Amino acid sequence: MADTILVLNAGSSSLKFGVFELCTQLPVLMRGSLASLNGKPQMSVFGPEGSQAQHADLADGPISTEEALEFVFAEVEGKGLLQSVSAVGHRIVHGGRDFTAATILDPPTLEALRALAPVAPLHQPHNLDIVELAVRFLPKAVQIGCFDTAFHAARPRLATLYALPRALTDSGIMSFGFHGISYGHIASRLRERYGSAAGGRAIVAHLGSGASLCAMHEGKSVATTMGFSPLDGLVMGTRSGSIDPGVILYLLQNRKMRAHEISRLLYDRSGLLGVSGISDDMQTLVESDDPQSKEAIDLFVYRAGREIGSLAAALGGLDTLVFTAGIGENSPLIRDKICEAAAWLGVTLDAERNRQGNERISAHGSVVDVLVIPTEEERAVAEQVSSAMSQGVPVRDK
Ligand SMILES: Nc1ncnc2c1ncn2[C@@H]1O[C@H](COP(=O)(O)OP(=O)(O)O)[C@@H](O)[C@H]1O
Ligand SMILES: CC(=O)OP(=O)(O)O
Ligand SMILES: [Mg+2]
Repeated sequence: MADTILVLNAGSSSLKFGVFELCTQLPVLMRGSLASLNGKPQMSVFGPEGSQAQHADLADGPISTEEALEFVFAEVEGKGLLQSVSAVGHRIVHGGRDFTAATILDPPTLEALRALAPVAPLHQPHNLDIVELAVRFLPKAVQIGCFDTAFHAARPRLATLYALPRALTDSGIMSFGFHGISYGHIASRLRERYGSAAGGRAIVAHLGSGASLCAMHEGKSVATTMGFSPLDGLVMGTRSGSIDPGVILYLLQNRKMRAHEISRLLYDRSGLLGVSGISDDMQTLVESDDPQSKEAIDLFVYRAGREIGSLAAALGGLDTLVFTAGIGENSPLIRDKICEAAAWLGVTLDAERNRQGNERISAHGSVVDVLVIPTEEERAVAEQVSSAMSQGVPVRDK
């Protein structure tokens, strides 16, 4: 059997996976996702492109990273593919300043990446636990990390700076940006469609459990809403997004909250969940007629609209707006509301195309092209792994 790449993509609420044949086109042999890992986990598994999905409820309550991964390995084994895996590609959320290309995850690299765990507590610890478990399951396969931060590493310096004393900046307190594997994939899709200009001045809205926007000029990141951590920017499922740092100081000093309590507040209890008081899940809120759910959706849209304005200013105008990830790909309502907030930039939707979720959803004559492009983070990781393997992956030698 031909060699394959197994890709593991742990988000804040999901574990997605794919098995790709290691050859030029990287055909997908199977893929799947475990969703709602912190609630009632369910699994969906697909065979090769175009085949029917199989769905299963996995448990009545949250499951651990190890249990989630055991379900994945059982599925891969069930399709007779486990023996063929020669490389495991991991989506690693934070690569810091040192890791800006696909890298072999040897013990010193893992140790360096562990040091970044406090900056991305919903992701980095799970990402790295998964690497260690994958080494145990597949000791002969090479483990390769691909980093969400890498796509943003070449942004103009001003887009990475906070107005803090220089010594802090020099020590790494700066904006990194995230969701870069997804943005890199969208940039290549835009390049295939529009050639080297890649959609000109584009804003990509990655709206999932974590949500961010990226301003791209000719396919390269110039600004993004997430910063030092994946807490910044838009309203998210359970994360607050941007907040006045004065609030944090006040909670620490006057409400006597401890650092770990504030961390839980901002990462786990805020965002759509905090405002609605009902759920972190956009689909649940869209289906609810509770006024607090409506306010949570309105705030999500309001902040996305404001940030689109800010990124359009960084780009000096806007040619293309792209929606992607769970909410961006599946919710005509949220796309419609965000486009309404961006109407002043020349965004006009075609209601019927938006309802059907066509790739181009802007009206004929809209100044800005509005597109829906599925993110395919697993394929993007497989592409990075395959190209790194053919070039001899860099192993960190520090
Ligand atoms: N049809 C839909 N309408 C509204 N929201 C949806 C729909 N389908 C999925 N979503 C939302 O997408 C989000 C999950 O996005 P996803 O990109 O899969 O998350 P993750 O960041 O965990 O990878 C959830 O808030 C979910 O409710
Ligand atoms: C970086 C991040 O927030 O990722 P996700 O949306 O998968 O949680
Ligand atoms: Mg995700």
